[in-house]
Amino acid sequence: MEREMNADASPTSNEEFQPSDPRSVEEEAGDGAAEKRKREEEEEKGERRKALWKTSLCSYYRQQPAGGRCSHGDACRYAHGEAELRPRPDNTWDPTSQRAKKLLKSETSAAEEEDSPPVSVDATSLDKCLIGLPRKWTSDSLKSFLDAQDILYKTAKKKKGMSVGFVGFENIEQVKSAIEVLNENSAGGKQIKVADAVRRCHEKKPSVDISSDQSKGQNTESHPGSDDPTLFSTSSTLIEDGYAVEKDTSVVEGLVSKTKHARDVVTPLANMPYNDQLEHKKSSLLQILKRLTRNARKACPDVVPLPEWINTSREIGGLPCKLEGILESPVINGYRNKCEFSVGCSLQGKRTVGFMLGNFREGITAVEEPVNCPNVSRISCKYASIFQDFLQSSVLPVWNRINNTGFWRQFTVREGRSPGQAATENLDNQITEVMLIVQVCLSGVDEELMKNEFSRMTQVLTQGAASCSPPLPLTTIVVQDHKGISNAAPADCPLLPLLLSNVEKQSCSEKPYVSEARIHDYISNLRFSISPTAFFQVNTLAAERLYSLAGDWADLNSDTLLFDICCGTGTIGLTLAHHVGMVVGIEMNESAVSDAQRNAMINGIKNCRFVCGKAEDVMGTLLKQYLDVPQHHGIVSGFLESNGTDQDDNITNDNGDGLTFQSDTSTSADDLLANASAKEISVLPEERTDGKLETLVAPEQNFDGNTNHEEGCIDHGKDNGHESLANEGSNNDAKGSLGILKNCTAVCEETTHEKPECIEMIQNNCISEPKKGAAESSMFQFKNVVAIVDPPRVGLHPIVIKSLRTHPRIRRLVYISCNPESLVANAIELCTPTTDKPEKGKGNRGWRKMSSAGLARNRVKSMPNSEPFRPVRAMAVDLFPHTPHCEMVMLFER
Ligand SMILES: C[S@@+](CC[C@H](N)C(=O)[O-])C[C@H]1O[C@@H](n2cnc3c(N)ncnc32)[C@H](O)[C@@H]1O
Repeated sequence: MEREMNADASPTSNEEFQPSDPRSVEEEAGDGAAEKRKREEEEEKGERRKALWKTSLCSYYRQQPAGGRCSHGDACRYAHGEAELRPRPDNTWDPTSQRAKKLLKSETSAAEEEDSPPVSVDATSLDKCLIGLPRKWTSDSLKSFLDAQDILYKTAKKKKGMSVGFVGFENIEQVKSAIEVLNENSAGGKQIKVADAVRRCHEKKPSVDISSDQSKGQNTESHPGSDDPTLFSTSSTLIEDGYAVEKDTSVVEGLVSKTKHARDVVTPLANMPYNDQLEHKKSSLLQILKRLTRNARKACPDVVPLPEWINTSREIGGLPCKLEGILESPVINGYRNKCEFSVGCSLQGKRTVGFMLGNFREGITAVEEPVNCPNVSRISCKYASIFQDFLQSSVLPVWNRINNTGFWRQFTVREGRSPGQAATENLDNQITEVMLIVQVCLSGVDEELMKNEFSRMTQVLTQGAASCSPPLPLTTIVVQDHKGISNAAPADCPLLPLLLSNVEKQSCSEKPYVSEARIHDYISNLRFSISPTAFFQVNTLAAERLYSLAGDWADLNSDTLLFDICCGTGTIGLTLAHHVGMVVGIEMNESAVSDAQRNAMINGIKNCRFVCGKAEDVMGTLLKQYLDVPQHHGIVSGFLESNGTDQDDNITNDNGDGLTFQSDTSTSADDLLANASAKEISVLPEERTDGKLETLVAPEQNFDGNTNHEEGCIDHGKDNGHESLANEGSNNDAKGSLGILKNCTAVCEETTHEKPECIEMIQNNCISEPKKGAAESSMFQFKNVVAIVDPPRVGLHPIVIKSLRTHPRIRRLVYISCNPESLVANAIELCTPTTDKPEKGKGNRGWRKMSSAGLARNRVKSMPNSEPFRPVRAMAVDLFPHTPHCEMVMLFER
């Protein structure tokens, strides 16, 4: 009973919570006044508590609005009904109360009335736009709807996924009666709003067949026919789904908000002082974190006592653990090392490289230049402008998001820094490498035409970079061919590096020319090689803080086996490698895994192993391989250590059918790998379009055919038709190998600390079972097993959560998250107690309507009985100043 009553307690107030600030704690240490200050704070807290008395509805009342009182009775600080409810100190009401809801409703409709000018009914405005249509509707559904309402019209267009449709009428009478009918009708339960639409002024321009030579020399932006929805824009101001739609009479693609600029869309907090931004982020994180406590409490089976952390959460305002503040970014402006610019048309119809002014779902496709977006670096801005100039004269069309046609889609600028002092000022001066990725859709484009355009583009970009003062660095230009609807291309999209000519190289950079599609950056004094599609945190200096915090909390020592889950280019594992016995990194992006292996090598790190595969496919087997073995005394040394390879060693191929490259004293391993990489990249895009896995094998891996493969694994010996070099060298004569594998990645398991003898293969995303005997007897049991996970926005797959939760040897887990919602969902599954009678998984019927937390609660029911983790501490790290996002680190232990 007590538990039910506690559920959801204090859902809306966080004023009681005082996040501890590590700096102030330190300053106070040893201060005799600390006690006094504590007393004063307590009193202050008491005052604040009084001010909040009865300003929130009691959750018990909310669940049983017909009446009743919670067990606290009159002593309850929450209001038992609307009558008892008091306004808050800032004169607002509990947002869940009827009063607040009524107020909100009347304010919204007043705003709507004020903002919605009357729709014109005259012969010059026969084109209207209907707002608030079900997104799943197509043009046919819209037509059927209009027909069913007996509305006469000339054209009706609607794109699936958008809530806006465009209707053209023949005369004023048709418009009048349509408005009348529509004002009284709703579609899918929603009121439809009618607004004026304006035809694009350049609609008459003929589109050009881009697949033929006829188009040469013309500006060929593909303008759709007169009945295409992109020919319309709104000219009324309306509010739909809380989104303001602008009054605009110029040429517009879709709808744009009244005041929105790229700056407002991309950096919505830019007008706040930085300290306020941090406070803003902290308070929204506090609210989200409380969901963990509420949901774990709800999901805790009745037969199991509530964990201590839930019981004590009331003392910290309902939080699962303390949020120990937010670390600020060392750099606040121009911090992004990667900017993905959309290519499209501006409000005025000009080809533009920048940011979209809103969401495509809302019908907004207009692009604005990235000026005034404080997170974008000067170099990226310059490149965007050079590319935009080039597009003005390109004979190939820019991408049209409404009908998914066109050629030029996206322009990405990635920057790399030189080593040295990580100064937070004059960031530009530290940028010494730039990779430009031009995303296009090659479908149906004449090859000759395309080649010419690429060659012209390369020239414009290199000359533009060289003519800047100071000249902009330019390392590589890569073309990415992507046909999908959204610009988010899968990692295996074909890539085509464009080579820069010698003249251009010299004119734009004094640095020696590097013909490889990669750039470099430095974290914690380690050099990281980054390939085009590999993830790398966009704010390098803040990322350094993030990783070091995660490392501190992971409490590592030489007896630790560290799993770096979703390891990307190996940043976390490699920066922490010197603190641990061994790192096992897991990552699904092949290029990133190759980068990670290369990064281990160029930094001389020998105790890391990187596995390519989806964590959900490989985690269980890896845990088995590394942890489910009898205790054994010995040391599993890192694979590089075992064969003595390091960055100064010579590397040569030994099989004759692969690459041949041999170092001399002036060539570093990195240079050699750079050559290897050039070869690897040069097989693209043809060899990668088959969707098969193709990975650079760690140089120490021995693919001589004498490996202990499990059945079903492909033998990647010398005669497999692919490049393969073995690296079996001694300390002074190490041999390197670039093996391009098809369909599988190899993980080298050493059976002794002297020589690799056992190779476990992963094929089709599954690792073979470990060999009994050899692997077992050789495996060293690390005393501490820690996982650091750093998943993408969706969080960890439930299978990974289950593997981590049910493996008793993982005692500590550090979760790095860029999305607190998915962190909370994963944490519910990690931390909620289970029973010895888990329900059978019933699937997730109705999951579309469930929140991520609701889904997690559902999944906990079928979690095998296992010791739950408990949230111990949390801290935010601001990697994204001026935006609402930030990273969060949370420590779980058991
Ligand atoms: C947020 S990034 C973190 C990368 C790395 N830890 C870092 O800080 O640079 C997430 C990484 O997870 C990888 N990833 C996404 N889904 C995955 C999965 N199911 N299994 C393994 N890796 C995955 C992505 O390719 C990406 O490199």
